[in-house]
Amino acid sequence: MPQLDIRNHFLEASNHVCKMTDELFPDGFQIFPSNDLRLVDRPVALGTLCFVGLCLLLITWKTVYNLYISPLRNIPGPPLAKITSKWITFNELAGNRSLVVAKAHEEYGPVIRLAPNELSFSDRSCIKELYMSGSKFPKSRRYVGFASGTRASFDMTDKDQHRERRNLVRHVLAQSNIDECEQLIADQVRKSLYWIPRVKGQSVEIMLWLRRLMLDTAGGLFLGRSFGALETYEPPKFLGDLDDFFAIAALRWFAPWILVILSILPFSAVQHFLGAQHRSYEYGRKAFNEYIVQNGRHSGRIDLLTKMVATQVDSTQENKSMTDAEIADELGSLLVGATDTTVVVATWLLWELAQRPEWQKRIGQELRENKVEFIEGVPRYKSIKSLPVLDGFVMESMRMHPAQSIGLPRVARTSDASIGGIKVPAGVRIPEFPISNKRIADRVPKTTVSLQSRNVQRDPDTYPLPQEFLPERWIETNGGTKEMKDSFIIFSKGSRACLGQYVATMELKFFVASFVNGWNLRLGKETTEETMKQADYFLGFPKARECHVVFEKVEE
Ligand code: HEM
Repeated sequence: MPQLDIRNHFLEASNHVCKMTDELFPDGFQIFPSNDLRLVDRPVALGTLCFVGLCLLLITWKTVYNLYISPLRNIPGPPLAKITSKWITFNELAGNRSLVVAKAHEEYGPVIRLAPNELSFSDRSCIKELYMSGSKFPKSRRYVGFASGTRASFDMTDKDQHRERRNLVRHVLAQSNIDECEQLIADQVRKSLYWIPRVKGQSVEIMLWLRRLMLDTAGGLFLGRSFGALETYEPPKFLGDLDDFFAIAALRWFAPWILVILSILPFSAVQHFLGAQHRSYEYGRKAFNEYIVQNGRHSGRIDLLTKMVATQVDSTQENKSMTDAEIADELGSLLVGATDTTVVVATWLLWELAQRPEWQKRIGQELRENKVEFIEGVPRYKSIKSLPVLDGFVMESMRMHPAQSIGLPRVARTSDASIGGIKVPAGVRIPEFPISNKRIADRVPKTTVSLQSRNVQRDPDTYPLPQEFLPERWIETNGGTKEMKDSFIIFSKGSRACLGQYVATMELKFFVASFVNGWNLRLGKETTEETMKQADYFLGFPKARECHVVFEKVEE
């Protein structure tokens, strides 16, 4: 058989195409203007054409697949979302995710397609299959973006590994332990009250103030010392690191290649940015090491770090405990997880409170009627924990403003998983072929599913007049009907539900009670509907990232 000279064959073919091009475009069709490049540019042009052709073919095939062949093809949703994930990515990067998804649910129904491989649900009946024990949907790999070579309960995606760790952390964050540490939280609230008489009558930005307060509270609880954030003029560096922490987590998910490029840039500011996650966890490591040096493994100190170390001492062969490194990772993660979540919820809460003088009066009256005693401005938690008016107000604010905005993503891992009768395939990416290698299979994007908390917590069947702020709905139903409680998912539900909800609720009730005891709140003129529009960056922040409030002394 004659040997085929591929190169000649290729050149011959390209000359043939060029001849055709010359005939078609007698006035010239030049990708490269120089005639000297002619011998080179023809193969290059042909290569480019082939490449573009292939891309078009692939895009066409993907579009046809996503629209007509995919197992998710019959799920309604915005037209663009069915063919590309860029639609939801764009909305998420623009900070619009929860609002856009909430609107799409109103238009297309309770199950919608947000991307070729992503579904969103808005019916409370799906909570069980999505999040409760026995769910077939583990956490999506998106959570790995929150770990920086660390493994903490929040970001673990493996079910068994998580169950073991959660049992240990849950024990540390048990209600009885938090009650024991109550004074650590009360002390920080007390410190924050110190400023109020000094700024009375002035418009003060409370979001940064709340960040300082929450950070100091988390520091006191988990590291055994506060950051001193409430006492210094400059906010601590940790808060800057926390902003970068979330930005890096987002980049890891949406565009990991940007992180690769950034990592080779020789600019100290860029390298500093990239080190934010590591630095955030470093606080946990440092605090743990110092603790062991100062106290050994037995200490009478009252904080959650001491409780964590105690789990090591109490452990038996069957009852495993965390290693030193695992405790340090957990501390770093708790510090991050406890700060901005509570700040966001507290900011919306104070914004709602500042607009409602009648509710400030009602809460104040309830405190007086129940003879709640204030010790240096802060009450004992047990005296306010179950007050219905205070509770109703806090619950209603959390219903209207669920902090999480990305819907707590989960993935389908088994082929028999379904939600609300809809089969959710485990991975529908093209090319569709059976993959036996586990490592490759893990990398094939799975179908992502999530529940839209904004819609669930504003479902008119469960919450009549859902867009109205009505704390009475909780008061009149004695803390909420079964349906209201079942669909209240700000802290999620089931085996991955928030382990810090008792701490968070204690903090929120502490400062509402402390603020209305002696102070009237109203909004500063800098804060408007526009500045308080929600912008979603993992958490649902007010758009301006600030909220101005004026404190005025209550007339005796
Ligand atoms: C109002 C403030 C808070 C809100 C709205 C909130 C919300 C949540 C939500 C929705 C989750 C589930 C995440 C998911 O499944 O994807 C979660 C998990 C978690 N939260 Fe919170 N949280 C708050 C405060 C706190 C605080 C103060 C702590 C610590 C004291 C904390 C510790 C945790 C931990 C450890 C997890 C991981 C649980 C697990 O995966 O097993 N949270 N939180």
